[in-house]
Amino acid sequence: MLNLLAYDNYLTEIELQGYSVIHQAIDERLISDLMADCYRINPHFTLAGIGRLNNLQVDDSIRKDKTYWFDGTSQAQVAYQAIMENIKTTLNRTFFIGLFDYECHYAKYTSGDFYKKHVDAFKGRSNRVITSVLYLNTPAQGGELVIYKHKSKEIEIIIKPTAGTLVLFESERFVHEVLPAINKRYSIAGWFRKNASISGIIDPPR
Ligand SMILES: O=C(O)CCC(=O)C(=O)O
Ligand SMILES: [Fe+2]
Repeated sequence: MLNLLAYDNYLTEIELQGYSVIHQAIDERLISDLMADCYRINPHFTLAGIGRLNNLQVDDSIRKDKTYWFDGTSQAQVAYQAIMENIKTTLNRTFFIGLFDYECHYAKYTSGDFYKKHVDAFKGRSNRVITSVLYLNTPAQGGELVIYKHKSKEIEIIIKPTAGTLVLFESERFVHEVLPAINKRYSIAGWFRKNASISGIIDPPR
């Protein structure tokens, strides 16, 4: 299912630069099934929250996208999660990072929606280790993912959302943002996680 050529490269890239952009990572058929799943659950997308310790807040000055957490109610979700489980096993075997879990949600950005600069995990405060983003469609314009260099305001890379492209990056290391969408933009954002609780601090709330 995962593009074999890319499969060899992505571990080296994560090792060397902390992220990897894998084009055509996922079978086109599965991408269209996941897209169809988004249309199916379309009315149930809700405004995403910003995690602040135990307090879930919806702050639409930071992010405007709508999300839907996977609930395993479609074949497509189950198939995607199986692929991510395989990647999790490979990451564990390669980096000995003890990932034990993967969670993800669909995200929908409509015209004008954005997600301002943020990190997905704060050092020692979270168990999100690796972030994954899979794009389900190819908007003609807008909605680029901008990843900044570690501890710098300089841009590391700008990624144009493209159906089938999978981005993996270290959750604590990279500040990133989603530029305002122009066309509708569908994706799956997910996190490979370590154990569920670190010194009594639970996961950032969904
Ligand atoms: O959709 C993207 O390109 C990134 C989304 C993101 O940063 C997030 O959901 O935390
Ligand atoms: Fe993020």
